[in-house]
Amino acid sequence: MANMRVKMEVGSDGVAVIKMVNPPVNALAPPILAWLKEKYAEAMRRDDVKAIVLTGEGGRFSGGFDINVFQLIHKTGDMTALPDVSVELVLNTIEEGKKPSVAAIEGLALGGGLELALGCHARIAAPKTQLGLPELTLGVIPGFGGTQRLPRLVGTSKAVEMMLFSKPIMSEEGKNLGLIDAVVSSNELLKVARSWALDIAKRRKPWISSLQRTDKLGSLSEAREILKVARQQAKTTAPNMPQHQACLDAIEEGVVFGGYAGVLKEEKLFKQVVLSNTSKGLVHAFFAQRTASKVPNVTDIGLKPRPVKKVAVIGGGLMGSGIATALLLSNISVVLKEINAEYLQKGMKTIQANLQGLVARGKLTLDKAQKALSVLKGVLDYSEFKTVDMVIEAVIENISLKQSIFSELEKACPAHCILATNTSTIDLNVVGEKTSSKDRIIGAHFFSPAHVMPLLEIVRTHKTSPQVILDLMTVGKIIKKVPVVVGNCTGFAVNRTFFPYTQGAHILANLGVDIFRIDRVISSFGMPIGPFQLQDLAGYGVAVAVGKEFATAFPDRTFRSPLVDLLIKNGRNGKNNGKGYYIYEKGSKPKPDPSVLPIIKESVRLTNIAPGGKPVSLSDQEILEMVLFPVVNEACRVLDEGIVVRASDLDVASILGMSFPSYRGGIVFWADLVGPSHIYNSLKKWSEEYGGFFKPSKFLEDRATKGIPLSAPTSMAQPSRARM
Ligand SMILES: C[C@H](O)CC(=O)SCCNC(=O)CCNC(=O)[C@H](O)C(C)(C)COP(=O)(O)OP(=O)(O)OC[C@H]1O[C@@H](n2cnc3c(N)ncnc32)[C@H](O)[C@@H]1OP(=O)(O)O
Repeated sequence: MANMRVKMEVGSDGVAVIKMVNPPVNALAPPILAWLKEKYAEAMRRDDVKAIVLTGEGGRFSGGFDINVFQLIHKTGDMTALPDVSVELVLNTIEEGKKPSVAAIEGLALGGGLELALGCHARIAAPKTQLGLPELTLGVIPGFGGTQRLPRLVGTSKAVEMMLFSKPIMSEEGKNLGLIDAVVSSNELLKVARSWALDIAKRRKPWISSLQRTDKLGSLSEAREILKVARQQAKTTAPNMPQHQACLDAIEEGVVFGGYAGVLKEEKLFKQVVLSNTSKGLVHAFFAQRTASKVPNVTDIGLKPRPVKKVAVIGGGLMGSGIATALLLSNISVVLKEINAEYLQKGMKTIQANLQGLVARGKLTLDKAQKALSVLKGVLDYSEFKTVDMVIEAVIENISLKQSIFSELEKACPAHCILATNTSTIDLNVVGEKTSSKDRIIGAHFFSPAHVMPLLEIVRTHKTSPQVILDLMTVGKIIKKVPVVVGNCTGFAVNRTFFPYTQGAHILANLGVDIFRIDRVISSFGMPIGPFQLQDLAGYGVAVAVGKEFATAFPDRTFRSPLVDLLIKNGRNGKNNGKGYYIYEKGSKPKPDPSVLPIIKESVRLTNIAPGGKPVSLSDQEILEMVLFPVVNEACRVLDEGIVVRASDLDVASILGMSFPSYRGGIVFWADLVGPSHIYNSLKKWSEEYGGFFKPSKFLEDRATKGIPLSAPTSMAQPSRARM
């Protein structure tokens, strides 16, 4: 608030430059909007003002309406926090004002920021300025008239694409589309905008109100066809997100009944969707992701990240080559080490294939792929390691192998070098046991495929130095991952929290519930695929190995399903060999495989857990809850043990590491919406019926009985019980 203001300067040319100031992105907080109205009123009143230029300070026009206001509304339900901007400011004051306005846009104009500019009579932008209406990613729709003015400037089809996919464009494309009137250098931006505004005032350039235009909308039938197709697509791609249909409804209203009717409809729909759980989840996820980058005693103690220019990756398997690819894509030199020429060759080829895949999908230019490969070197010994800043070990999950590698690294690497492991389960203290470098040992847990999945789980022990944590966080950001710092325990935060996910599904299968139905229920909740298809994808070897780790660490709550062993015995290994729960054929979607049913029957017979030996009958809701509530239960233990700094970190990790639907806000946020006491009572009932796997944790019991949200911070007095 201290730096927040709106400035106005009137030049001798008669142009009032109104500048929004709210660093870092000039978010449109309610005071900014109120001051904008004041400045506009003054500019309209003053005789020495002939025209207005609207701009933002600090090289950024505006990142849109202040998202904190949505969070406030979500907490209080108080809609009066929403100022009247669409009609009062954008329409009546700017667009219908008696003096012309020109937007001078630099850096970015997103959401409400772009919508203010759309209300102006012309838009001048600096090169490479980002323009977009990403409101749908926050569970709302554009609310300052964007659903009406964007189609009128760029055409219905392009506007639908930009809003439904929240896809920003650059100013150069904006110019071609008619959204931007001129692209000029940053230095000239204000000068050109001023004279453009004066030209409009003197009628040397057209005085255009976007809302009055219809020329780009196409015929009614064309526009309706575009909207119909978009509706159908949104039904399949965003079935649980009401904002998509609402956005299309608002556009349609304007196309059929005119811009003003559209603005009013938009306002009405905006007020409905802003209160949806979808918006609550997405807004929470937005802030949670940014909060995760603030780690007490690491990012707030004045440390500066050290440069990491060269990284060695040990192991060229799936993970190692994925990690190497991610580093190379950000121009970090990589030394890939393998134990023999054959494996090295294979690793190098996988990296090449990863890069080629990105080129084929249009995500990388050939030039950049070649540049990336030019900073990759394959080696069979440690001689190159004396000049690396970081090592990421990504060999198989074998304790003694990892221990000997870390002892060797201590000798081969310089003293400043960060020693990271990509283990997904093994205790970091065990990995570093035989070294005297425990302060620079850290977990860099990537998720497969490492060059695609956005999460980087950074695992620290009590001994890991803050500098090393900060360095790895910085590398994570450079390679476009979202780093989340967690404590040391079996499975760390993500795999630990989600280990009951597959187990819950297996209990249901052994209770006689159709596995394909389980997968369908979980996918309609919003996970990309169900637990059985996920197991097929990962391969059964992973299920067996990970299952053993958890059975040893948490024997009281591990369900030992014989199903995977039976599948392996029957020659199945999931997608790897085309035979899993599903049939995998090239070019077609996986199909449920009926021949797996006798194997499941055998598992049901062996476990014999169905009460009275009869398959249980459950509703879809019960199936969902029996798979996800045990996950919430484990999340409670993770919170209780201080494995994550805060509950929202676990939300981010669940969204980015497990693809938990972002519109549900993450595992803990969702659990709080469902209600801790319902979760507790259900688990308690199931634990009596089906055993200890479902037994509610002490943390959950406490919170449920005292009516405290699971996300509320744990008492500061309670020390972290992470194996640090
Ligand atoms: C009625 C209207 O139609 C409704 C709207 O306008 S809804 C808002 C639409 N706008 C958006 O969705 C844009 C959201 N912001 C972003 O995508 C990105 O922040 C950005 C591209 C603008 C900048 O990205 P980047 O430079 O990486 O900085 P980033 O770390 O994300 O943000 C910097 C800070 O600005 C804050 N911020 C960014 N946009 C904000 C916004 N619209 N409101 C409030 N705070 C915002 C962030 O929370 C962060 O705060 P922090 O430093 O305290 O954590």
